[in-house]
Amino acid sequence: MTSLPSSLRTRFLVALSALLLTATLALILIGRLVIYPALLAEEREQAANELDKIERTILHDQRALLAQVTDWATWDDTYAFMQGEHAGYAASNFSQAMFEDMDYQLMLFFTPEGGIHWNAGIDPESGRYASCGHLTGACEWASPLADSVKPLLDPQPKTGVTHIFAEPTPMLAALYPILRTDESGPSMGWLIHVRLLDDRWLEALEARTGRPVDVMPIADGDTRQGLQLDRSDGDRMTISRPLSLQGERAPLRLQSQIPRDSFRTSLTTLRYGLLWTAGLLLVVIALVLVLLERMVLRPLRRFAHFTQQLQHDDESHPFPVELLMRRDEIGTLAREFQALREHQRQQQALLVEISQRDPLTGLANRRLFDERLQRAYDQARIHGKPVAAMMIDVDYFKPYNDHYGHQQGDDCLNRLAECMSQCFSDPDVIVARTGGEEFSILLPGLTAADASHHAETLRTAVESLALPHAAAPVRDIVTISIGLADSMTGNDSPHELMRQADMALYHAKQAGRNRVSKEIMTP
Ligand SMILES: Nc1nc2c(ncn2[C@@H]2O[C@H](COP(=O)(O)OP(=O)(O)OP(=O)(O)O)[C@@H](O)[C@H]2O)c(=O)[nH]1
Repeated sequence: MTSLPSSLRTRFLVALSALLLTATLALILIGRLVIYPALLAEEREQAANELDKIERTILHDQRALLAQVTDWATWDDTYAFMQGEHAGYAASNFSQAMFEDMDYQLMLFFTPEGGIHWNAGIDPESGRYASCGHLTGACEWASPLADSVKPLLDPQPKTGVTHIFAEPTPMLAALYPILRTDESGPSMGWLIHVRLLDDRWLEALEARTGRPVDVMPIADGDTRQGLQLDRSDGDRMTISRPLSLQGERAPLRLQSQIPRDSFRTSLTTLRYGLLWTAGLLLVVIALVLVLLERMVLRPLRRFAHFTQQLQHDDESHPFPVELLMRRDEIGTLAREFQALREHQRQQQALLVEISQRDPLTGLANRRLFDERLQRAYDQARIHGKPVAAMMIDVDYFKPYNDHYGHQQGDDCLNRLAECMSQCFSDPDVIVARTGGEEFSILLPGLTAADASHHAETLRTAVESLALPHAAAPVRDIVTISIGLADSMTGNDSPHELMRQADMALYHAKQAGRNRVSKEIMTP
C-alpha cells in the first residue's frame, strides 16, 4: 500500500496548495508594488488638480480686481480728483456700502511722487469705514498696508500690476496708473485696490471651488517645496503647496482638504478583488482535486487494489469492468494489463501442460501419472474402492531400435501410444509414458481381475497392429508385455502398487513375453 505522504493525492494536494500560496503571494505583491502605488499617484494627481483649480480661481479674482482698478484709474473724474479739481469726488464715490459691495478693503491714491493723495476703506479690526487725505487718525489703520504695497509703484507706469502680499496680513493688491479715460497722460499718480485674503474671502472662495481653502504666510523655517500631502486622517487628506500665480511665487501657502473616498473605494475594490481571486483560486484548486480524485486517483487505487488482490488472494479474480470500459489512458492501461494477464495465464497453462505431458507421444508423463495415482489412492481410501494399475513394456525393443533405427523406434512408440489411448478412452483412466519404452495405465475403481480383460484387449490390439519387427526372436511383429496389479481399498501405498505391477511385468517377460501377468496385492 502506498504510504499517505507519498501518495499521489497528498502530493497533488501539496503541489496545488503551494500553487495557491504562490498565486496569492503574487496577487498581494502586485497589489502592494503596482496597484497601491498607482492609487497613491492618482490621489496625488487629484490633489495637484484641486490646488490648480483653486489657484485659477484666485487668479480670476486677481484679474477682476485689476480690471476694476483699471476702470477707476482711467476715469476722468479720478484724473480731475488727482489734479485737485473734483472736490466732491471722495464724498460722492466712496461709502462703506460701496466697499462692502465691491469687496474692497482699501483704495489708495498715490501722487506721482509716491505720497498719499487720498485713501478710503474699512478697518478690518473695527469694521469702521474711513476716508481721508492722510494716513493718520481714523485712517491710521491703513498705514501698514500702504507701506507694504508701496514697492509696487513704478516710476514709469504703463500697465496695471497685481500682487499678493503676506505682510502685514495676506492680501491681494492691484495697481494702475491714473490716466484720463482715453488713457492719455501724464499720469497723475497711482490707484491701488486692496482686497484682504481674510475669512470672508476664504468663505467666498470655498463657495466657488467647493473645497475648504486656507491661505497662510509661509513660516520662516518652512522649507517645504512642492505639493505636500497629509494622509494621517483616513477620510480626508490635507493638501498644500506654496501659492504661485502666473509663475510668480507668493510667500503664502495654499492649503485645502479633499476627501479620500475615491482612494478608499479603489482600495476596497482592490482588496475585494484580491480576496475574490484567492477564493476563486481555492475553489478551482478544490475542484481540480475533486476531479483528479474521481478521474485519476480513485481508478488508480482500484487498479492497485486489484493487483494486490491478485498477488495475495485470488488469481481468478475478475478484472474491474469499469476500468476496462474507460476510454482514457487508464482504460488503455487496464486493457493492456488484462491482455498481458491473459497471455501470462496461457503461458502458464502451456507450461503446466508441458510439464505434465510426454513430448514424444503426447501422453501423460510420469509426473502427471504419479499425481493422478496419488489422487486415485486418496479417493479409494475415502470411498473404499479398488485401484488397478498396468505396467507395459515393449518386447525386444532394443533389437527393434538396432534394426530399424532410433527414428523408426520413436514412430513405433507413437503408434503404440495411439493404440493405448484408443483402448482407454474413459477420462478417469490415465495412460502415461513412464519410461523409455515403458508405459503405465491407471484404472481407478477396478480390481486387477476387472482390469485383466482390458489388459488382454490392449495386448491383442497391439498384436493386431502387426507392426513389423524383423529382429524379434519369437514373432516378427511388435508385441507388448503387461504387468497388472491392484489395491483393494487404497490402504497400501501407490509405490507398492507400482512395484507389484513391475513384478507382474517381470513375470510376463520371464514367461515368454507378449502376455499379461497379474500380481494381486494382499490388503
Ligand atoms: N527409439 C527409441 N528407443 C528408446 C527410447 N527410450 C528407450 N529406448 C530403447 O529401448 C530399448 C530398451 O531395451 P531393453 O529394456 O534393454 O530391453 P528390450 O530390448 O526391450 O527387451 P525386453 O524388455 O527384455 O523385451 C533400449 O535400446 C533403449 O535405447 C526412445 O524414446 N526411443
